[in-house]
Amino acid sequence: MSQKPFLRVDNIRKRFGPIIASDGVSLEIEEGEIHSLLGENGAGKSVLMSMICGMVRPDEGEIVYKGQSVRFNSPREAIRQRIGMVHQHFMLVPNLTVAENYILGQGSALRVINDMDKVHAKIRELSDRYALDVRPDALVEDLSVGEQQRVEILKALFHGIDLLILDEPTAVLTPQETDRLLALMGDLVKDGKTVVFISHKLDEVMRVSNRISVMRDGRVVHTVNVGETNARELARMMVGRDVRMELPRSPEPAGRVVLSVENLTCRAETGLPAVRNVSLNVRAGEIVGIAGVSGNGQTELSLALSGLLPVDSGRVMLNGKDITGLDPASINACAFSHIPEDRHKHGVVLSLSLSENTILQRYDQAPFASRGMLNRRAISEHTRDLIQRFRVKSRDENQAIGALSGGNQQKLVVARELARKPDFILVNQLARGIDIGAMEFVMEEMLKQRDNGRAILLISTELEELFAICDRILVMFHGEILGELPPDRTRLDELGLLMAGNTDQPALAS
Ligand SMILES: Nc1ncnc2c1ncn2[C@@H]1O[C@H](COP(=O)(O)OP(=O)(O)OP(=O)(O)O)[C@@H](O)[C@H]1O
Repeated sequence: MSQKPFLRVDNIRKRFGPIIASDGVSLEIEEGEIHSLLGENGAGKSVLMSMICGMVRPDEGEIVYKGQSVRFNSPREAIRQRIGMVHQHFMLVPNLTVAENYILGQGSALRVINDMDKVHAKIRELSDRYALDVRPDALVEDLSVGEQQRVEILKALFHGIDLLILDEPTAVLTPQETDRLLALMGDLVKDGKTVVFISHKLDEVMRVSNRISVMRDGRVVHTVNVGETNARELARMMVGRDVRMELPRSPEPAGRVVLSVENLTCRAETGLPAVRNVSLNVRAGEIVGIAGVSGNGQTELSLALSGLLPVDSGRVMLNGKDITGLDPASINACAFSHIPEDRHKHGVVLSLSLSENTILQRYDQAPFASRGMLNRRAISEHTRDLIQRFRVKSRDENQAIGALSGGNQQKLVVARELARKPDFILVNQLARGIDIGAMEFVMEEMLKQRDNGRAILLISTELEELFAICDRILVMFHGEILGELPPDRTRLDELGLLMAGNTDQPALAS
């Protein structure tokens, strides 16, 4: 390591009340490297990076950047020093265009770039140079998640950065978009930039990094060169034990049909056809997976099933009852649990406490309420139990859920939905943001639910997740179910071909 690293974080401490997010963390980043940061949920990765980019102020310690001790009071100050960060949850204003988002709040910059044509031209130039496909006049709210992320990255490039921090950027991307992002990171480095990459996906980290640091409990505990480690060792460094990727399953046959979808058709919010004539059954005691490149109707299918999107035609039956077109609360009341794709939009209320979030759908039911009054003790006890069982890293049950790390929010949503003892569980992206140790636990919990006779529909872009726990995998393409594959007799490449619309498959179940 050279005497003067590009960025050195020295013994930083940061507390949030009783929670120690950074416990004397030290880290060195070299110029022109891709440095990945791994660690369990709540290990302190996002907080550390937020301190480097001026979002959060450290209590103690020093950040030395390009040989100078720095202390940024805002992200804008960090950007002025050419440090940019793309957060887990994007910071774009949805009802503005891409270009408007870029100049927002840039009072002085506006004077320099007072001509919108120049802004547009600069965006187009950067978009072409890095193959980002970003249109300056596109309205942010019309863009897919993958597109919005490219808009965020281009925003950092627009303002001119030498250091780009990407906080779990691939969690929301399709495999194709992920490949594209990893290639982009390589191009940025070729242009002399430095990248810090946070991810829970060890294969990506192994593919793209020069060096990898592992955080535990608010400290960096290891930094290794990529050539000197492997995924298994990294997993052990993170979690402190071996992680089993194979989960044992009981061979119990599936029971009665719990969810039956008949010829369901619906449109996306844009009005374009999204789900076309989809029929499927999910039986008690089975996990049915839906694989597909995202954007093939899976989002709309899950929203339509849960009452969040109108149905154009077809029927959804749950336990023999027609629930088509019911509102989400009525569907929830039919022993229907939903772990949504977008937890901030449909899963939690960020400003409410863990306790309040735990009883969102059951605040008027026993034992959480009686005679119109909340039973706070029962609510607290239930929440504490979920926190403990699912190892949700938090101060206590009264803390706002928005203060939890992303993976810990997801764990609470999963815990809440499973605790409702549903007959049917709809899951869209189970492990989003969850670390690999916790993922193993969550998948085991899903299998327990299956063995207890619950019917589970698991929509996922993570093929390994589908192969690990599904009894059958359906493939969705252009809004239709293209076929069904038995996971134990299907190879990953066969599934990949079907996901690309190729129906000429020997493994296809008839
Ligand atoms: N604003 C805040 N108020 C209170 N606690 C916070 C706040 N921000 C972060 N924390 C706490 O700091 C700890 C570290 O959080 P951080 O988001 O850095 O974790 P992480 O390693 O990025 O986890 P994940 O992989 O789940 O995203 C967590 O316990 C979190 O609850």
